[in-house]
Amino acid sequence: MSVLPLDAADDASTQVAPPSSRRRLLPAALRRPGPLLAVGWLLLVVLLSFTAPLWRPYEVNDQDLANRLSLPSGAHWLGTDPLGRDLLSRIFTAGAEPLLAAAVTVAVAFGIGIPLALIAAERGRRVEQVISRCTEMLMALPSTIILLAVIGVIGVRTYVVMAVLGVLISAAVYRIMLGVAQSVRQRLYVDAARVNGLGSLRVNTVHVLPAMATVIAVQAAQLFGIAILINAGLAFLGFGPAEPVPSWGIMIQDASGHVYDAPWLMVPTGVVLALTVVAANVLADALAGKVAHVTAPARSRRPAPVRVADAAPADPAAVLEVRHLTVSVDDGPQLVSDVSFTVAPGRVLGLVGESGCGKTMTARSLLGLLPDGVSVSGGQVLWQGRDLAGLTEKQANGVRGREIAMISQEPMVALDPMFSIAYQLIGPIRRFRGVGRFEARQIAAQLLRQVGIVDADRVLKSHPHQLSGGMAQRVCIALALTGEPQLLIADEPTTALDVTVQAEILSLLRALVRDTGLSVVVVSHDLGVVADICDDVVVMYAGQVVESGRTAPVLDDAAHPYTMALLGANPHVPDGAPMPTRLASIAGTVPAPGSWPTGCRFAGRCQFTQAECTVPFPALPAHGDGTVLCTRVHEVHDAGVSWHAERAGAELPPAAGARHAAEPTPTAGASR
Ligand SMILES: Nc1ncnc2c1ncn2[C@@H]1O[C@H](COP(=O)(O)OP(=O)(O)OP(=O)(O)O)[C@@H](O)[C@H]1O
Repeated sequence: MSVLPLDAADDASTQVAPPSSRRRLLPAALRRPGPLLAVGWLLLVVLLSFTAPLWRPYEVNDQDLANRLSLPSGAHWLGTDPLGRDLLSRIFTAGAEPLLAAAVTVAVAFGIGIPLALIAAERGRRVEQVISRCTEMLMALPSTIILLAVIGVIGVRTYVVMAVLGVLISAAVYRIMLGVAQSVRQRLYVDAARVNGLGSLRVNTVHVLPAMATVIAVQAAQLFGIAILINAGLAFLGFGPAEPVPSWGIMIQDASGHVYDAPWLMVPTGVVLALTVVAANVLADALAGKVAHVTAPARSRRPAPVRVADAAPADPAAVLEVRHLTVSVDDGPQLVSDVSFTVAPGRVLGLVGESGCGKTMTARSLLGLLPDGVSVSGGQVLWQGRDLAGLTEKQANGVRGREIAMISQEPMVALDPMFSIAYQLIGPIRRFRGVGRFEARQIAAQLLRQVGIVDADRVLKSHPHQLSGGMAQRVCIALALTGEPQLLIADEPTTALDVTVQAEILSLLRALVRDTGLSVVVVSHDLGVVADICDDVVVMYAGQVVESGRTAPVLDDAAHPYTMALLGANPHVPDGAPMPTRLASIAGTVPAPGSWPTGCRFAGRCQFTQAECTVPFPALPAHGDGTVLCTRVHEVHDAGVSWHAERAGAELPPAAGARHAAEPTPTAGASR
């Protein structure tokens, strides 16, 4: 296996980031002391309440009748109540119950709400709808009446009542947590963990829950404050401990009867209660400031519907054969229509097209990683005699990572920021290869060296934020290799990287294909990448394959006007050709799914459109074993026309028509 050395720039950028956030911690805390004070107060109340029997100056029922309703004094620091009992002793003796009761409510609400949210986020729309409808029914119940009814049946059993309150609130917790869990689950590192064969429980506990921790903490802190108020409110109404047992609710009720003759009586208990609730909210606000905003649409992990496999044998020369694949929004439009292609062993196939053409949907269908509400509605993905489109989630797990692996365009997001590179590599290696920790670490280092990382030991100890984009992508490729897959799906593997690093990653992929016989499907909108690395190319437009074949003939002699237009808009300029002052563009946009025209979907933007283009027509053979989907292909080709881009105002050199502008770049030329 070849080792590709890193260039100096890439290596230099892998230096450990300065811990500037740590340096800023103290001044920030001093600038905004609210959260610190809140934590301090909560800790103080908890400490004083739970240790009250050890330090209180008086027993809670000791009466000093000579000092009834007294103001604060040396003998009674917070004064006394109507029976001359010491307020300080009673307030903090009473504190343990509301604190514990609120904790019970929080534990029950989150203990139910979080698992339900994780299940709903994982199992897809149908399960989510069932759980959501049930929780909506729970939310529709009148909580106060239910609590009073429960008290009527079981009596004043504070902790049970607060647990019932937790059950009622769990519906609201579920709603909040569902959105967060769905957002977290669509992060690339969760996909990567699934592709690496991690079971559902481990994905949730190792990757999803830690990412939800801040939101959970915010909501828990808020609910804690609310539950304390509800507990005090119930006691105020007489549904709490009975006299002479102290409770915050009864003490406030007592004080409310002396608002005019002894207004101070309200102050100590009211202030302690109010400060405790406010502190919980301040803490929640401070935590909320740290919540990462996750706004991408959620995706489910629902398996694609099972279809009966075609009896006809798959192409014997192909490692993967996609036949008439159709992907649709459930009860909605098609996103990908009738896509067919094959991937041969040791070859690289490029899926290319403008944004929104269906490349990613096609690539994700191969691994059953379609978004929530989107599924394979027709066709087959034949892999070693099995139709991958018909596998259950469990069966797909057996293929992902082991047989087919994936790398994505955002290497930084594809790695879990919480764990070291060693942790993220060793887990899949042990799972896939059945080796011990020590051997797994050695394999991890070897894989890192295989992807061109020279100082593997240091990188193993690093966390993702300590790596440059290029290094992170190399780590992602190493991660993809942990299961020794035969097919690698690379979704825009170089888009997020700068140009020099792009070239290195492409070289690495080429070397891997050459040295291991790996097959690769590359998703890209960049014809330079396709020319550089792909043996075969599939050009997609509006969910269809419009042209396919070996890369060299397709790029050198494009048959479909869309491919010509893509080539004309390609920013790469061939050696010796003058640099155009403006780049050509293809007028118009890709029609949205559901509004595709009948006949040629490119007709609305094509310079060669005629009436015959508006009726459906079949794909024609082209480029040897490839295809082209254009009814006028022969006329356009025989007339020797090429795409021109006047409408975009491009000033291309006369000889640099569509084909020439797309000739392989110097890098591309070297590779082919
Ligand atoms: N979750 C979804 N629900 C419904 N439609 C979707 C969803 N995700 C993508 N689409 C639509 O499916 C079509 C194909 O999207 P896809 O992501 O496969 O395109 P693409 O060619 O890979 O583009 P890009 O390079 O921007 O990712 C687009 O019209 C897109 O708007």
